[in-house]
Amino acid sequence: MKILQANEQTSIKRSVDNGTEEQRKIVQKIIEDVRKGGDDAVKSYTEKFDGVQLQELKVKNEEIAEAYGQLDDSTITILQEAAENIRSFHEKQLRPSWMTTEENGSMLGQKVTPLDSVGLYVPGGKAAYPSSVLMNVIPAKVAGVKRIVITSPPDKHTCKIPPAVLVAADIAGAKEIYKVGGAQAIAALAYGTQSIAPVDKITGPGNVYVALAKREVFGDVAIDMIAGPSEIAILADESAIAEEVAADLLSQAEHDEMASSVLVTPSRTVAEKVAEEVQRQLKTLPKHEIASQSIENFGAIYVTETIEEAVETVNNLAPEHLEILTKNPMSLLGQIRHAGAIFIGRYSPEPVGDYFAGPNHVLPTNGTARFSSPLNVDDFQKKSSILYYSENALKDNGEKIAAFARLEGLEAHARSIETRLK
Ligand SMILES: NC(=O)c1ccc[n+]([C@@H]2O[C@H](COP(=O)([O-])OP(=O)(O)OC[C@H]3O[C@@H](n4cnc5c(N)ncnc54)[C@H](O)[C@@H]3O)[C@@H](O)[C@H]2O)c1
Ligand SMILES: N[C@H](CO)Cc1c[nH]c[nH+]1
Ligand SMILES: [Zn+2]
Repeated sequence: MKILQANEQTSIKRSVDNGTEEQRKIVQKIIEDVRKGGDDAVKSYTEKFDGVQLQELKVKNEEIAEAYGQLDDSTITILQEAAENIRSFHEKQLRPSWMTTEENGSMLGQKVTPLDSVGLYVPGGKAAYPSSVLMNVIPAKVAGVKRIVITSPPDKHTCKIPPAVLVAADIAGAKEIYKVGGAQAIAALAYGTQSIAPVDKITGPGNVYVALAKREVFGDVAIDMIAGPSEIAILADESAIAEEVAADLLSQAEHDEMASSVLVTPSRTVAEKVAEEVQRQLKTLPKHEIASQSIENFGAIYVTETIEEAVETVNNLAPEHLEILTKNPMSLLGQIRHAGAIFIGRYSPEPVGDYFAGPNHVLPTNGTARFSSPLNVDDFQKKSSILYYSENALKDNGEKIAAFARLEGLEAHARSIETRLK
């Protein structure tokens, strides 16, 4: 792993989210074909990219029942316990509608309404992600969304969605599932096909084709965010244990060749020990080709002069995940301004959040934690403002409103008020 001196330009930005010109063209063509050809186009792209010939896109109830039979009881229990933790965390995010009554009798408020329908993309190319099913479906359920649709690519050997994904969907409460992945899934969710009715919003992470397709359909439907390859930054001082730091860096590196794993530390000794440990542990990982590529291209150890400079470097990075492995990690929390999720102390390694603790693992990447939040219940609801003016309220304020309208040269606006003041 490269050991570098941190500076003000230190960042994780990769060009992945925009893709290449060629990838953009491929995605535009897929979307156009799905809009024109519906199910036939979706099936033909599934054959081309996933190597699976589908008769029907929708997963049958019997396939879900069969999936339960393919998992052992302890796995099902783990999925149920994780689901409970995620539900309980997201229920705390719920915000009620509200209304205030003013002295002049007017009433103002905000009505919270769940979206009618959402489509959740569950990645399935390199690995199946039952955890992402829970992380997408549960906040939508908690928000009150009635129609929750899942799309995920079929496995090329079984021609099915992996059993753990189907069971996680069932535990989380999603029944409408389609064996479709990539840009063709996003197009089907946005514009509909004979089998898949369109949805109002698409959420969920995916590879560059999924990300580009979400960008393309944005505007016709809402999207959550463009979640890119995983990232971890670790802020460590001399108290950190190199073996643990290296293990945590590699935990995200194994996701993707473009995943980014970064250590920021004022201790050169820790930097050198971690660099050695990463090389040692790398060789023992089953997905070591993916991990080595991501460590080589997007991994780095930044050495700073002080812990304060290390904190500032982390804020510049605005990482998806931040682990604080210092003597007194809680004391640094207040100084962290930009990070998708913050993991405090050596007993909270990042996978605690990926799978189990409750907070969402769909997080802003590529520096967007500067202005974006983790996927949450608000992503599945919308708000309407409520305005009720009594006769007295309009009489008291009507002249001011009409004057304001004329300030903008909008005479019809002013008259709409004044016609009620006579
Ligand atoms: N941020 C998060 O919360 C989070 C969570 C889980 C996964 N991820 C990320 O999601 C990504 C998952 O990617 P993946 O590839 O494993 O699964 P994926 O499901 O996103 O992509 C697979 C699909 O890509 C399409 N595809 C593949 N090659 C193509 C090509 N040449 N042209 C057009 N389409 C093509 C196929 O249709 C295939 O079904 C990883 O980058 C991972 O890090 C992020
Ligand atoms: N760390 C990923 C988000 O960057 C989420 C995930 C799913 N499974 C394991 N990890
Ligand atoms: Zn992960």
